[in-house]
Amino acid sequence: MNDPAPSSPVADLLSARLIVSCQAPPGDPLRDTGTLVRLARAAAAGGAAGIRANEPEVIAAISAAVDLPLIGLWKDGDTGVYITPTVRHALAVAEAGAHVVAADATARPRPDGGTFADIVAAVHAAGALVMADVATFDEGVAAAAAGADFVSTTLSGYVPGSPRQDGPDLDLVCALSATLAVPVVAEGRVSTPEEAALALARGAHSVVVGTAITAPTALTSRFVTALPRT
Ligand SMILES: CC(=O)N[C@H](C=O)[C@@H](O)[C@H](O)[C@H](O)COP(=O)(O)O
Repeated sequence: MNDPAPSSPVADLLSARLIVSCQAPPGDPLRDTGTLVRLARAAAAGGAAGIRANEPEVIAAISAAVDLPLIGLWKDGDTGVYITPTVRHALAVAEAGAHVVAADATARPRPDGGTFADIVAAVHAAGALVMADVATFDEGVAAAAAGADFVSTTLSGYVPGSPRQDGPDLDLVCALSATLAVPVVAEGRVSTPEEAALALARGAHSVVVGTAITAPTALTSRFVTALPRT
């Protein structure tokens, strides 16, 4: 294992804690800035240590309303590299008030031909930290080498060649945590408190939960799908 990287105040605040992702997909009735701010306030009231949020307008509004570390991203599209794909997106997220900018750090080509390292350099120059959203072990190693401050398993199961498991990819969490000096975040399909605790036991620095807490449309659909049709 590598020596641990010097920890940041934000990393210390998130250590062994829950981050709640407050997002709503296009077309969802909850996709409204005021509603997402209320979801973030509810997460804070419930004891979340951090919030993850999408789009500069929403990030700015949550930043003004909730006094917790804020992980921001900017989804642009839904295919290829869509999570904070360029330096322009990353700087807008930082300027909106995110303490940590989450960006795709998979090995896929970016829409503007840039690199993840470009994003790291720009975000650090703007005074924020970077969370690398990866799908594989090799991408996590490369992202840490490129200067990421956190590596998150966000994209495991969502890119070609990365099979989607029913639950979180805890083997990836474990392998990255055992190898990287930077904090590793368990994210993606964490559905129960027990899975969140297990992710920490497998080495995660912190855990992000989205759908299971803040997505009633998707949760309702799961129940409906489980019922027999008459
Ligand atoms: C793959 C992708 O685009 N993930 C996004 C990243 O920000 C979000 O849509 C997820 O909700 C988030 O990662 C939390 O995951 P889950 O909702 O499974 O707890």
